[in-house]
Amino acid sequence: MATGRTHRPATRSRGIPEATVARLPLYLRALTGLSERSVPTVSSEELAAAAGVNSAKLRKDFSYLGSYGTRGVGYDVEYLVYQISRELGLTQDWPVVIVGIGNLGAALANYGGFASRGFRVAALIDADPAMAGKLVAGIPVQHSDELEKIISDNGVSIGVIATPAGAAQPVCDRLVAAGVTSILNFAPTVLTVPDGVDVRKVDLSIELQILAFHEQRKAGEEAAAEAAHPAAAHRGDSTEQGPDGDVPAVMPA
Ligand SMILES: NC(=O)c1ccc[n+]([C@@H]2O[C@H](COP(=O)([O-])OP(=O)(O)OC[C@H]3O[C@@H](n4cnc5c(N)ncnc54)[C@H](O)[C@@H]3O)[C@@H](O)[C@H]2O)c1
Repeated sequence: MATGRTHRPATRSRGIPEATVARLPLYLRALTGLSERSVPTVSSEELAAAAGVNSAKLRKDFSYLGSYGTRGVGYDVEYLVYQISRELGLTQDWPVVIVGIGNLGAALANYGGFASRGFRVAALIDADPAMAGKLVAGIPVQHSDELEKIISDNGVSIGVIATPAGAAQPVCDRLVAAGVTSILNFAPTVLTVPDGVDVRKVDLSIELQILAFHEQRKAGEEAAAEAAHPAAAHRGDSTEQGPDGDVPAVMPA
């Protein structure tokens, strides 16, 4: 799912552009699928198609990793999985706390995909005293009074906010003061954070609004084609092209 911007300069200290960093998880997801099917090597074209990225862009991205593949053979799938995982910091375990254990927080806690990618849900935190001690995904919910202690005890640097919008900034401030330096925000509000703290925002309603825009445009194009060539439009003879593989249908926020 697409997310909002990370509050970071355009390039990272090791010289990998932020846009490349944003594509690495797409490559990793495609490569993991190949690895699970025991595919040993993959060409840049095949991998680019599987990741939904232009192949020239993929080769450029991989050059930042020092990975150039072998002519006629392609890229070694397992090695590339390792290289990208290492670059993304996924070869180590990241304890994560989720704050706000309502519908969304509980769904996130139950999502098995975090642990398999190196993100261990270390604690669940909620402000509702009635929630304290309840087990969600086998983890006891702890009261938000304990937030600072939980962060410190678990060495947490990544926090997920799934509270109502009004609570998100105060929760964010407490997480940051306690030592959290990366935040994934699901609440529909813009968070203010100090330098050195990364925020990624996930908003499914924004994604749907962008799809609605494309739907509306497609409907407008069909209506225009119909008006210009009524018979051709009915036969499906339109020469209109689909979106180029290089242009994402859903643009990052
Ligand atoms: N990003 C998305 O795509 C997306 C999708 C669905 C929901 N949301 C947002 O996620 C948030 C949660 O949605 P939900 O449906 O789970 O709501 P919910 O009401 O079911 O759950 C919110 C939880 O946050 C807790 N909470 C409130 N204030 C808190 C605080 N200061 N500290 C800790 N916990 C606190 C509440 O006790 C409650 O358990 C909302 O902001 C909603 O708009 C975002």
